[in-house]
Amino acid sequence: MSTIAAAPTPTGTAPVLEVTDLVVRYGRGGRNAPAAVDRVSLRIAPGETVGLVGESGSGKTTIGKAILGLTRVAGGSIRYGGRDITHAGPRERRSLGGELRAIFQDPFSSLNPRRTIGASLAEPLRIQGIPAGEALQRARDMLESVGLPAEAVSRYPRQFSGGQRQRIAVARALITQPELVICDEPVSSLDLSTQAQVLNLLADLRADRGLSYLFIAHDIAVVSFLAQRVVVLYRGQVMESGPSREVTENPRHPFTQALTAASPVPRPAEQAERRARREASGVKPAGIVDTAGVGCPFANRCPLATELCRTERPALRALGGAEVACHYATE
Ligand SMILES: Nc1ncnc2c1ncn2[C@@H]1O[C@H](COP(=O)(O)OP(=O)(O)OP(=O)(O)O)[C@@H](O)[C@H]1O
Repeated sequence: MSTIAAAPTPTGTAPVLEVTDLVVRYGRGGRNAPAAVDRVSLRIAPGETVGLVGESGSGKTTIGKAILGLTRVAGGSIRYGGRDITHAGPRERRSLGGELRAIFQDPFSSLNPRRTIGASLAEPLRIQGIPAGEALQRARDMLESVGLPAEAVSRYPRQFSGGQRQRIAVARALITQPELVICDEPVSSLDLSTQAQVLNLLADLRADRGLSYLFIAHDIAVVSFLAQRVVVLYRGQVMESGPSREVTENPRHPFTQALTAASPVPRPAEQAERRARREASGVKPAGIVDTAGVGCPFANRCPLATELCRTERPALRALGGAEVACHYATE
């Protein structure tokens, strides 16, 4: 299967992050070990959010970890602000200052339950040599900018709800004024209304601070809420990439279509628009298509089958026999 590179950033804009042909392998076997990430390329422009979407195990977190220097890179390159950081060790990464930070799904993993919120937030500043008093004041200010009271500095993570803890994790990631934040499933563990609050917070902070995000999630609806561009990943490879609206409204690749079909549409207006478009096209959902080996039973009749399934069969095979709802097959 060929690897499709993410679309370039707008002309003339130097990317904040440039990942080229990234390969990550786990386990023994060296070059023969299977690739969890296989020749993935993507670019993020200043102030841009790129969404990385794919099902569980597709390699999203591994890409985030490789960018953060948390896993070994077997091939390709990672450039950040023009610097090659592909194999940069912790010291070299520290010299990047506060520019590259992360927010993870479980805020407990980044917040020490035995330390006060103030101590956790001040820590990255203290590492930069900022005096304790100033670091604590910045922690207070940062808490207020994520909608929490300044006095939260003296409390512990267990005293906050899941949504509040994720706000604290956002505050901790942003306190060093990063240029780029890797957001790995930052709202997946939250209920719907709290998800919306945290997504809106991330959008507001991006607008205020000119931040760039790599926003990782399995739900394409969540990703497209924030991202200007989306990269769709399957089994470590890029299946499709492009502007969010284009990818979600006219997904070219069968796997993206499956992801879009499976994704709840949180905005009723968009849902109605999608339904109207489908009805106007005269193409009706025909139910479930089993892609296990035998191929699509609608292959002779479906416009998608003739245009895409035949030319992109490896991708259909890659669905590994999963049953997907096909919205293109005619009855
Ligand atoms: N430390 C590890 N050792 C061995 N294999 C790993 C390791 N971490 C991840 N993998 C494997 O690499 C592949 C990609 O995993 P990864 O966690 O990047 O996927 P993901 O898309 O982020 O999944 P999820 O949405 O479930 O977090 C999977 O097959 C996974 O089992």
